[in-house]
Amino acid sequence: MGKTIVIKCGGSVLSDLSPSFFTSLQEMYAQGMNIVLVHGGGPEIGQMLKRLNVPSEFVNGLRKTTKEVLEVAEMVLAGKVNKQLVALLRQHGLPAVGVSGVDACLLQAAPIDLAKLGYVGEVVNVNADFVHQLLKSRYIPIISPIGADKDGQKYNINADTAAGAVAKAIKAAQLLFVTDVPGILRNGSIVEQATIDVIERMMNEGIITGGMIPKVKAAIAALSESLHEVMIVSGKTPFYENGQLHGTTIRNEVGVY
Ligand SMILES: Nc1ncnc2c1ncn2[C@@H]1O[C@H](COP(=O)(O)OP(=O)(O)O)[C@@H](O)[C@H]1O
Ligand SMILES: CC(=O)N[C@@H](CCC(=O)OP(=O)(O)O)C(=O)O
Repeated sequence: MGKTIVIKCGGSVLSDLSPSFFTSLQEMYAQGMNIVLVHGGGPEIGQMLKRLNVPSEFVNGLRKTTKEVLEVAEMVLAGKVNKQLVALLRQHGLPAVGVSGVDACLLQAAPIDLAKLGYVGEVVNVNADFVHQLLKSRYIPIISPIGADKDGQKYNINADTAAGAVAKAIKAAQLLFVTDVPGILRNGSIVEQATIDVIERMMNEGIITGGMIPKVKAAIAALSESLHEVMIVSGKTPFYENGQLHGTTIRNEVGVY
């Protein structure tokens, strides 16, 4: 099997994906790479909650998830956003198949802190075999970050966290966070290479804030023997040209690999 890449597509950029995002995917797929997409949809969930008058709040970058919020999050992520992405990829000749983490127990979840966060989950197991089977048939799985426990209770999982867990479990060679900025920015310039130390310093200094925090945390947690680097790239501009990716590369240590 070819090299496997997990691409997390942020809700911040879903309605704004440039044609180059799809040509990048086409190029990678044509080169024999296995592609797995994990998507977010935070802004769309927020809009739907507002329309339905369901109150919600964020605690440390995570959406506190009551039963009502969970219902809306699943409806938006697994119903609307997932199927929109499947249709878009199919439109570009890419064989996408949409699933949520509930399907085939793809993302087995457990609560992080029921009292503080409600039904926000962390990933305790990934059905890697199921993903490998889809990839073997040359499908592009598109995964919504909703998980379930063994009793069938569902959980809302941060999409960056879900993507990191999937990448680690299926031993992907690359993990890409596609978002609305061209990488980690410091004083308006892209930080091209970042180590764990550098990222921790940037978090302490308040340079990395908000939605960038779960991204870098998921990136660091996903680094492993098989996954040597994680990239943060823009979905608005070309991020893959002549086999090269453009953005911020996060590694354990610069120059080690
Ligand atoms: N140092 C930083 N560099 C770039 N973006 C940052 C930084 N710190 C915070 N951010 C914010 O993180 C956002 C991306 O995270 P988020 O909005 O959650 O996107 P997504 O929906 O793609 O996960 C950027 O739009 C920016 O506002
Ligand atoms: C627990 C939690 O915060 N879940 C997220 C899931 C979607 C997400 O992560 O979307 P982005 O990638 O667009 O931020 C939420 O409810 O917004």
